[in-house]
Amino acid sequence: MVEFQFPFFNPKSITMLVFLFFISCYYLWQKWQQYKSTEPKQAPAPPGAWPIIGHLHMLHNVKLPHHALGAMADKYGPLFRLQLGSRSALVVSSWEMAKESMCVNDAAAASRPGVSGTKHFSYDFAAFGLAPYSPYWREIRKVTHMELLSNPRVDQFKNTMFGEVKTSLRELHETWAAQKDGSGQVEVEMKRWFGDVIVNMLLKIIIGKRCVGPNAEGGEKQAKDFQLAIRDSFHLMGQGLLRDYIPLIGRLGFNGQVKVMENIATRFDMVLREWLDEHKLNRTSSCCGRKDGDFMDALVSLYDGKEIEGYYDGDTIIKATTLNMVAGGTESTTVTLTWAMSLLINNPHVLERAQQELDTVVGRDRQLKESDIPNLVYLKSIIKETMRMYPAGPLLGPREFYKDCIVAGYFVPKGTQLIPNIWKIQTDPRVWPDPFEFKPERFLTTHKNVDLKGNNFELIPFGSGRRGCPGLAFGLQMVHFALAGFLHSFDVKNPTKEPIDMSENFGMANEKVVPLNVSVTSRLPSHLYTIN
Ligand code: HEM
Repeated sequence: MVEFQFPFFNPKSITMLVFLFFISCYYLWQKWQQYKSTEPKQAPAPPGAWPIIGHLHMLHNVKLPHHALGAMADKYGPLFRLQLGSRSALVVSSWEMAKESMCVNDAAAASRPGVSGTKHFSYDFAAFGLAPYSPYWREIRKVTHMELLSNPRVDQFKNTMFGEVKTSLRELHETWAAQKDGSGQVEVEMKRWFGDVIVNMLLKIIIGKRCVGPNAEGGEKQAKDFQLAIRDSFHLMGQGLLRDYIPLIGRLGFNGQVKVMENIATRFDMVLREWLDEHKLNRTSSCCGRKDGDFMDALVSLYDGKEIEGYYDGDTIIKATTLNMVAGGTESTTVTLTWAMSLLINNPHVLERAQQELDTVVGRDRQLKESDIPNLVYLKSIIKETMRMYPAGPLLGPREFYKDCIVAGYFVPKGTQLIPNIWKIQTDPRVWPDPFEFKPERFLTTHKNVDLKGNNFELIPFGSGRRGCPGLAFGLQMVHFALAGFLHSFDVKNPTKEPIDMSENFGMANEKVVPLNVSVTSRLPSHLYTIN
């Protein structure tokens, strides 16, 4: 009988099969290598990422993220990637990388992430400063530019703004006269004082009335509530919520912080609703140098009873845009003024030089005028140096790439968050010798060509590109008026022998932790404070 033999079970066939197997493996391995070499490479990520949470544990319990990320940049370089739970982030820490990501890739990096803070504090993204990149964002940004923030508008408002500063200085002089001690001094908390001056300037132009202080034209309680809600919202936004990075946390019902956010949003809405009702009822005929009323009046004329199709109804647009302007303009300017004054007290030679400049340009026998500001070059360099060392937003606003792009040769997928560490960039010793020393004169000598407009990436406290701050001219005008007015009108001293505590409290704005108490003495003849 012929025995049937299965053809593969002989030594020859087995050798053949093994040979074929190895050939196929080699072929596949080569294909894989080819594929890998064409796949775009992403920026390097620090080691130590954990499953699910990624690098989040490295930022847990960190008090000042800009310092922690700065220390990481020293180790891993000026461009690195972090996995923050389910979200990816690109951290940039040199001016070259900031230029690559925010100028070369300006269009791609022009969105904002949809996280709890940006959603709840913006009427569901109707406040354009927190909205994703979209035709809606473009339209409202254009409207605010035309109605409020353009250079001609800022010029138009300067008398009104300056008038508000003068009223605040008069009020402070009255307090000083009534409460000064035996040595002719009165103690003032400057964070609060600057906060009130700024809110009065802003509200006068946005809703048409001064709201805080003895000469308030009404609405003081709402304005104060609003100020507090702004502070709370900036603080929460800076912290971020874990549920935005690990969505499971939200699904499991851990939503305590969201409730806090909703509560703040309700506080905003109560005040905005009242302001809107007032504006619908009484349209101001002229205000702040413009014939068609204040900024909210302008929004009411544009959007009352209308909608932007596919986006929001008129009331939501008006409230959200007003909120955006008041919130955007309050914290950044107030923290800048508070840091400037703290730095001046800790550096008395700079304070003395600033007041000498005021005496030379203005003198002590007349009031400061807004037309003096362009001549106060040293004072303006004090503000630049303050913004370099203590930028109001050390990590700028929250940014997101809304399309794939290449940054410095690395592939950045759509949806990646962009974190420009401008505190690190602005203290880079390659660009700024003695980066932690307060030297305003550098802006009159070695760095005199560096401006704040977002073109010199070594100094970008207002950000840069499409999402850069639209309130630059408006904000600088408020800051220059308030600081120049105060330093011209009052002498100021540290009431203790201890240097001013410079601890920072991280939020979306870089707040000073400890209040700034200073001793103030009148500097001008009394009658000058009463002239309007
Ligand atoms: C010292 C004053 C100010 C500083 C330092 C400052 C800083 C900033 C920064 C860092 C950003 C984020 C930029 C980015 O992501 O690249 C920003 C955005 C913004 N700022 Fe300012 N700002 C100031 C004053 C103002 C004022 C006075 C207003 C309005 C009245 C304003 C309204 C806004 C708005 C609406 C945005 C968002 C823009 C957008 O997303 O399209 N800011 N600001």
